[in-house]
Amino acid sequence: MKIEAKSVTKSFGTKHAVNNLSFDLETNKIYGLLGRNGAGKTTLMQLLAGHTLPSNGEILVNGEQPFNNRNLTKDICLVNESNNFIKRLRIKDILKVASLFYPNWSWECANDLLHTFNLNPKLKTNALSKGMESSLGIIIGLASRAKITIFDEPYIGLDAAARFKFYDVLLEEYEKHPRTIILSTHLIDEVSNLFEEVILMRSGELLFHETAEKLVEASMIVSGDREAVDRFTKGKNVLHESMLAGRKVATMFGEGLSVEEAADYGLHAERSSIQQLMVYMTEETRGGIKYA
Ligand SMILES: Nc1ncnc2c1ncn2[C@@H]1O[C@H](COP(=O)(O)OP(=O)(O)OP(=O)(O)O)[C@@H](O)[C@H]1O
Repeated sequence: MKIEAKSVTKSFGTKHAVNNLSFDLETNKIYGLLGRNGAGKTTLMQLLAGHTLPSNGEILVNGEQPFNNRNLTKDICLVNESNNFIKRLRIKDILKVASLFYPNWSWECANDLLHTFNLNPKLKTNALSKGMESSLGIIIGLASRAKITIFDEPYIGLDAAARFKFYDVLLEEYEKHPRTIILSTHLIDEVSNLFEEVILMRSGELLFHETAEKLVEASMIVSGDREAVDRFTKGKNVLHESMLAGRKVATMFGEGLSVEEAADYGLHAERSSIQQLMVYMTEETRGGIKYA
């Protein structure tokens, strides 16, 4: 199911939570949706899932608007950070309701994951810890086998072991049953190897949409003698500079940054992580710089 965002704006009063966003998402890829707190990620995911209408512009899924469109929403599953499950229902009842909503629902997947996350289906939702609620949300998202599955920071309260279980089962499910997965997370280093493409937002705007590979290849961290670093970085797009143990460290982003060329200046050079890039690119002091 192809997703198109065409000049989409979502405003709350005078606040543009999402501001004039345009992009296309292809079918069956894993997208990382990144940005700092308040960047507009949740608002965008709610728009994509058809939970709200844009104030301007349009979201199209397979050429149709998802809002109030059951024909599409049966194939779009959004798992929120705060799941707000109906209280006093048992886990098995919540899963039953979800299974009725999503036509591709897999009970085999749901039951396997109950076991993986050690959840007793007889437990009532008001007895669940935050981590157990997150596990239940993850089970619904994966067992829905919805063609578009969106996870909005789905790991709140999950310990590291459970989060890594989630990443493993997500990848396993994706390989067995390819679908479009959009994952919003602040724990970028933990999951960035899953992303095929990255969408980075800042203050409601799209900073860039790029393959994870290209993004990393366009980055470079050089370190060494201060003067050599300054000579090498002159005229290049420097995102961040610091001094560490008497050596200068500079992070850059742009076309044609060559490790070999940096070595000719006597510098140590390596690619940056997506998390580091996200942090530097979304710094408020970077004004209106666009990387797209
Ligand atoms: N219902 C609402 N009413 C008013 N303002 C809202 C509403 N929903 C979101 N906003 C504002 O829109 C902006 C974007 O919020 P959003 O929740 O989409 O960001 P986010 O990137 O998901 O943030 P976080 O990473 O902290 O979850 C924020 O400034 C937020 O205060």
